[in-house]
Amino acid sequence: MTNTTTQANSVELKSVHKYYDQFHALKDINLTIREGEFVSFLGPSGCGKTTLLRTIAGLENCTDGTILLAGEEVSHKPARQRDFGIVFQSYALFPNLTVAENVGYALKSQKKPKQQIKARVSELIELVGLNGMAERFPAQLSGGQQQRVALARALAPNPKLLLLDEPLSALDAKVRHNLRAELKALQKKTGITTIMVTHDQEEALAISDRIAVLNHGEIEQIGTPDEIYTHPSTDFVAEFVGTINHLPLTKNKPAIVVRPEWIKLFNSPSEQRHQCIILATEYRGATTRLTLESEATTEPLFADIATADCKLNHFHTGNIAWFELHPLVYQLQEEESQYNEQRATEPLIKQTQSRNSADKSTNKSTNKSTNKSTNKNTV
Ligand SMILES: Nc1ncnc2c1ncn2[C@@H]1O[C@H](COP(=O)(O)OP(=O)(O)OP(=O)(O)O)[C@@H](O)[C@H]1O
Repeated sequence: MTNTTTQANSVELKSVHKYYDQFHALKDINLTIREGEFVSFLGPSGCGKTTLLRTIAGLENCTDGTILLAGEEVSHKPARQRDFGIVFQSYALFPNLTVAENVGYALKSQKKPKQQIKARVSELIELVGLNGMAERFPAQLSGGQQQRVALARALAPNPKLLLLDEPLSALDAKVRHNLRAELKALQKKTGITTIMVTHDQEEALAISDRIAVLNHGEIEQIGTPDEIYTHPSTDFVAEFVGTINHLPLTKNKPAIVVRPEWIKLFNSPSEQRHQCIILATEYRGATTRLTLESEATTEPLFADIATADCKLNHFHTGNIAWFELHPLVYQLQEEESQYNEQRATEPLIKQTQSRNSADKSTNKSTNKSTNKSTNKNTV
C-alpha cells in the first residue's frame, strides 16, 4: 500500500489520549487505517475499544493527540462534521418508521430529492437482502433483519467511514455467523473503510483485514488475523486470541506459542513422539479438547483433536497416547529465531559507531530479556 495519509478515506491517529477525569482510558494510540480496510478493535471488557471508536467518531473528545479522517484533521470537530455511518449493538432503529423510512432518514434530513431517496433506499434494501420488507416496521422484523436495516441506514448517505460497535453481539449464534459473512462481503463490495469493535476473537479473525488488540487502553499489537494468531507479540495477545501452550523445543531456541491444534496425537510410539496420559477430555463437536500430561513437559498440554480421531483411536480420559508437534511449529520457531537474531544485531550495528565492543554483550542480553514468553515446558 502507498502512503496512507494521501488516501482519500483513511483514518490516522497520532498519540491519541483520552482521560475520564483522572482515569486514563486511551494511552498514546497510534494507528493508521487504510482506505477500504476492515479493521477490528479487539480486547476484553473495559479495555477501551468503544471509547476509541467513539473518539474517532467525535462522540467523545480526545484529550490529546491528532485524528485525521481522509487526510483532514478532525480532532476537535463535532461528530456531525465527521463523515461516518455508525451501527450499534442495539440496532437503535426508529420504531414508528418503516424499513424504507429508517433507511432514507438521513437523506430526507439532508433534503435530497424524493426520487433520489427512493432509488437509494431500494438499492440499499436490496444490498442488505431485505427485498419485500420495505414497508414493515422494526417490531415486525427479527434481530438479524433489524441489524440489516441499521446497516443500510448507516450506508445510505454514502459515508467515508463505517463504524460498527459490536454489531452482531445481540444476535443468536447461527444468525451472527451468517450475518458476519454477509457483512464482510458487503464491505468488500462497497469498499468502505470500516472499523468494528468486538470482544469476540473468532469474529475478529474471520472478518478483519487487520486486528488491533487493546489492553488497558493501549494497543498491544496490530496485524493481520494470521499475524495475530500465529505470531502474537505478547503473552496477553497470545492468550486472548486463543489457547496457548508454551514450549521451548530445544535449548538456546526461543520459546514459542503452540496452539492446541498444532499437537498431533497417536496411539503408537515412534522416535519423535512423546508418551502422555490423557488427563481430561472436553467434547466440542467437531473437535475434542484433551488435557495431556507428559514427562517431556513440565505443565499439562492442551490438544485439540478431531472428535472422529478421538473415537477411532480411543483417546479417552486415563488412556496412554503419544503426541508430536505439527511441522509448522518448527518452521515458526525457525522464523522466530531469525527474527530475534535480527533484533539483537540491529542495535549492535548502530552501536559499533559510537561504543566499544564490550557493550555488545550487554545489549544482546537486554534484547533477549525483552523477547516474549518465558517458558516452562521443554520438549
Ligand atoms: N463516560 C465515562 N466516564 C468514566 N469512565 C468511563 C466512561 N466511559 C467509559 N469509561 C471507562 O473507560 C474504560 C473503557 O471503557 P470502554 O467502554 O471503552 O471499554 P470496552 O473495551 O468497549 O468495554 P466493553 O467490551 O465492556 O464494552 C472502562 O474502564 C470504563 O469504565
